Amino acid sequence: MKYVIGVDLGTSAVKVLLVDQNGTVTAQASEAYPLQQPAPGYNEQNPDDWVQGTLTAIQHLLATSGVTASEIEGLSYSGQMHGLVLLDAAGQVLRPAILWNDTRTTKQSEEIMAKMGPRFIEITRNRPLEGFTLPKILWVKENEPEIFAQAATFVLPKDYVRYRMTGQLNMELSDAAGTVLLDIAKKEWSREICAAFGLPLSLCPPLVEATTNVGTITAEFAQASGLCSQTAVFGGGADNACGAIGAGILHPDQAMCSIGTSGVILTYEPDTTTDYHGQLHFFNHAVPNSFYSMGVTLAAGYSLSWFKQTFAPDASFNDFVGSAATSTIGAHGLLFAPYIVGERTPYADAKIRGSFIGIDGKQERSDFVRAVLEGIVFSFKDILDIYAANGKNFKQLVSIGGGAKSPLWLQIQADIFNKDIVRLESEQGPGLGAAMLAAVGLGWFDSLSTCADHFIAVKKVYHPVAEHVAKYAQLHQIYQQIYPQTKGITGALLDYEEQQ
Ligand SMILES: Nc1ncnc2c1ncn2[C@@H]1O[C@H](COP(=O)(O)OP(=O)(O)O)[C@@H](O)[C@H]1O
Ligand SMILES: O=C(CO)[C@@H](O)[C@H](O)COP(=O)(O)O
Repeated sequence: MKYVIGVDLGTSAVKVLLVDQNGTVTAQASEAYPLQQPAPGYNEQNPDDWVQGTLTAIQHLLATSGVTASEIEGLSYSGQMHGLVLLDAAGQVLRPAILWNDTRTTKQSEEIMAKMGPRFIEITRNRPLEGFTLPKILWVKENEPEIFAQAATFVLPKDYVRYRMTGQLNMELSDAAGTVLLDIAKKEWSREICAAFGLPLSLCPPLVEATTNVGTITAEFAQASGLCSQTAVFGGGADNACGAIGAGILHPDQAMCSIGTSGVILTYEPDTTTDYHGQLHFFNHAVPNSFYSMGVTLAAGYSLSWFKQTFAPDASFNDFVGSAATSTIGAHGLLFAPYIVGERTPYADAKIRGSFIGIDGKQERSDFVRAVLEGIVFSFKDILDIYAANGKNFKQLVSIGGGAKSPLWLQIQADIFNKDIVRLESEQGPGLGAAMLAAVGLGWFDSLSTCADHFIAVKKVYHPVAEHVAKYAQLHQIYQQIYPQTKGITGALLDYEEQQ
């Protein structure tokens, strides 16, 4: 049998999947790594932790699967997006990576908009939000000039891991779109944006497509991991592009709901004609010559993980999430807004913070868990409403990511969205998508669509329950009042905290 490996470099952990030619996930392993939050709004990781985590997970995968390394023909990646990894001329990392959920860059984001305005959106098809890479580069240039002076190039998280595994330094296109330095229609670095912000074009690495064979595993990494140095390595994709591929989102009428650390509602865009005017993100897909749009809830799975870590660190995840079933729709009068690290969609606001509204002496911890699960999905509903306003009413959504492990959460999605929710055999859409890129890159299939027909299997469909739908519609209207009514209060608290 022949195999491929999909490496999904997430924010909470790296997950590696061993997939055979029939699309069966034969083995999987994962390795967690820490997130550093040195100041409010700051989120950093050590790029070497990603490499060591990937190495350990692959060692474990090989040890437990019984598959010999020479049977593994190809490997590719899915990567958390936007994270800035600055490298010097010798390829050494200059500072911790500044991640997608780091919001220190409000000033730089505003400066980009003030300088380029609508022209910036025309080129990149996105507003310059804090999470994207360009504002992070400008932050380092302004605040750490001695580090910036040493920077020869920059890459994104999975591109850095690929560099360490192959010795080849590139940036893959679907991820490059998330830097907002790319002219997404022309698929090339924007000279105009680089010039506007005094960045040399040489800072931007060579671009490769998702299914491009960039090389093979170095002798050093092969020896350390147990992989074979002949295994072909392919470009890979942004985690949401890979998640879409792994969920089979390959046509405009299909949509995905992903609950990882972040949360995403996404659809396939065949071309650049639909203009969301920067309200949604719009990036190159890892499917050649196509695009996708999406809205992002910054703290989706992260809100739940934070809540569990803070109030029930010893409970098992399944028991903790399952306890919400003992609560009610609306959690006995409790609502949660998941803005705990700021928000992106529909409110591009780095300063908003989360809330529990309606705390009552009768409520129990299970009500709070329920409110967290529901609040995250209400935030997704806000994104679906933007799609609906643009004429896109999907019949169903495919749900992926760690959150898709919970049947209760999947039913809540069906009831709040009033749509069918599809659960796949594997919730690891991004890892499967990465494996599919390697399978297509190797020529096992002539297209990602053909590969999807072989690799993706539905486990169960969750249908909305009319009585629940009506209650959630009423609650969503109340939820929508939280942002405008708490913005001033949470902003003042953040200012207070920053003065301490
Ligand atoms: N058993 C579970 N039920 C529901 N949600 C879960 C469960 N286990 C983990 N999660 C959620 O999944 C999230 C991690 O999902 P994952 O797709 O692995 O994220 P990432 O790719 O960002 O590392 C966690 O933040 C957590 O909230
Ligand atoms: O910033 C974005 C998308 O724009 C995030 O979706 C990151 O790509 C992180 O993904 P996860 O770790 O949540 O999968």
